[in-house]
Amino acid sequence: MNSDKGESDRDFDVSGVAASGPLHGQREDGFRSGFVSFVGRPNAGKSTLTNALVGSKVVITSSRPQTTRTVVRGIVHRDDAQLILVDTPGLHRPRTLLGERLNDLVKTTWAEVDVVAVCFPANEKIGPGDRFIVNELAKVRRTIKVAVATKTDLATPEQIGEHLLAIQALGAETGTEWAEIVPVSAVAGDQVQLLADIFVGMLPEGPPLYPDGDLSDAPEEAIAAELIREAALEGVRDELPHSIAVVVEEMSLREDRDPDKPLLDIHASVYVERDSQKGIVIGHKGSRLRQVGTDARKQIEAMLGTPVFLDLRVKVAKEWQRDPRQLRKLGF
Ligand SMILES: Nc1nc2c(ncn2[C@@H]2O[C@H](COP(=O)(O)OP(=O)(O)OP(=O)(O)O)[C@@H](O)[C@H]2O)c(=O)[nH]1
Repeated sequence: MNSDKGESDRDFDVSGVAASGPLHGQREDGFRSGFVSFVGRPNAGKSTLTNALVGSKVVITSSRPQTTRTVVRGIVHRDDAQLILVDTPGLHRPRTLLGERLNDLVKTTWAEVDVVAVCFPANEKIGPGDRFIVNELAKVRRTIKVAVATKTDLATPEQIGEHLLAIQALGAETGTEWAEIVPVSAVAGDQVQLLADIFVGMLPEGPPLYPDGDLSDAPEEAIAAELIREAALEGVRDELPHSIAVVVEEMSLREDRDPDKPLLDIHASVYVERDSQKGIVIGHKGSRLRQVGTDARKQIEAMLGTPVFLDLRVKVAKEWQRDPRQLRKLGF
C-alpha cells in the first residue's frame, strides 16, 4: 500500500528543512508494519484466524460460506511491529454480478498487501476450489505467499502430514512459491503466535500505520451492519443462503442524554430479494425479527461498549444480487 505520488525533492525547496524520519527499510529500532490478507475457499477459517491473531471479535465468523463481504481489517499491535490483517471474501467461481465484484475486490487486495496467506483446512482434502484460488494468486507476482493449514485440531497428525505435502505439491503444480507452510489451529490456539512472528518477519520496516489500540478501521456502521446480518441469517441460512444484505441508514448518539448514560440510536434496513423471504425474516407476528434485533443489539453493545437502541426494517430489493444499481446502493 505504498503511495508513490511521483514527487521528488527537486519539486520542492527543501533548503533549511530537516530530513524527515526514516520510512520503510531504514528504521533504527527495526519496527515493522504492513498488510497481510487471508484468502481461501469459503469456510476455510480465515475470519476465525484473524480474530485469534487480533484477540478480539472483529470479523464475523459463521459456519456457512461467504458471510464475509466487507474488507475488514484487524490490527495486531506489538512492541516490534504492527500487523494489519485484511479479511477478504472467499474467492469463488462467479455466477452473479455480485460474485464478479467480490472476486475483483479480492484480487485488488492481493496486489496491494505485503503477504497473502492462503488457508487450507486440514480436515478437508485440497480441491478444485483451492486450485482455482492458487492459480489466480500465482498471477500476482510480487506479493509474498504463505500457505496456512488451518483447523489442525480437526485432523490427525498423519492427515496433517499428508495435507502439508499436498499443499507443497499444489504450489509446485501452479508455479507458486510458498515462503512458508504453517499448520495452525485458531480454535485451539496452536501455532497462532508462531504465525504472527512469521508474518512480522515478512513485513517491511516502517512506522506504525494506525493509532495504538485500534482493533479495526472498519467504520462502526460496517461492523454494526455485519453483526445485524449475522443475527438475521441465524437459523435461516438454508432458506436464505446469500440473499440478505444490511444497510445502516443512520447511527448517532441520542441527544440530551446524561453523558454518563449514552445511548446509540441505530436505524438499519435488512434487505431481502423476494416478498416471500420478507416473511421468513420477520417471522410469526414479528417474533423472529424481534429476536434478531435483540441478538444483534447485544453483539453491537459488546463490540462498541455503548447501550444501543436498534430499529430494524425489512425491505425487498428485487434480485439485488444481479442488479448493478442495487449493488452499489448496498455498498458493493
Ligand atoms: N475446529 C476448528 N474450527 C474452526 C477453526 N477455524 C475455523 N473454524 C470453524 O470453521 C467455520 C468457518 O470459519 P470462518 O472463520 O468463518 O471461515 P472463513 O474462511 O472466514 O469463511 P468465509 O467468510 O465464508 O469465507 C466456523 O464454524 C469456525 O468456527 C479451527 O481452527 N478449528
